Amino acid sequence: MSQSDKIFRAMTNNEEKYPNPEEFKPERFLQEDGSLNNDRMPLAFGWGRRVCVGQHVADASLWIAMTSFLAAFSIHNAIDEHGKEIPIVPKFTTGLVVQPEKFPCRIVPRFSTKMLSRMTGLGSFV
Ligand code: HEM
Repeated sequence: MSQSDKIFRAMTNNEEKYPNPEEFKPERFLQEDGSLNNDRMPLAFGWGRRVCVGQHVADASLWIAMTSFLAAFSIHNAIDEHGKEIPIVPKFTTGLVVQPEKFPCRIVPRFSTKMLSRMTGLGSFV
């Protein structure tokens, strides 16, 4: 493990700040009323003199992309050939940036095709 890996690991696994740090708990970053707390976990963008100058563009773009996607579509378990839901077994990659491994799922539009076209400005959804 490199020195920077060790530093990141120590910062993101601080038991006092993040109890059970290995557990996937996005609600760590929420207040009781459901709004975001002030912990922005800005590690991904570096810090100090060389901090990422695009962090606000990146942050806002991801927020817009994710919230727009969730407003227009819902995500469900995939269905097998017998019509039964395929359970999701959460698996994650290892390394400095941990991410979920690919899993089958079903993405369902929340609105009619016509409405989605109007909402997104895109021509047609097949
Ligand atoms: C999720 C997306 C992004 C991540 C995770 C990210 C992360 C980083 C990191 C870790 C650094 C290095 C900080 C250091 O050396 O200590 C960096 C530098 C930089 N980033 Fe980003 N970045 C992202 C998006 C962007 C975008 C969208 C732009 C431009 C619009 C951008 C422009 C830059 C520039 C110009 C630097 C060099 C800053 C300097 O050395 O003075 N980044 N970024």
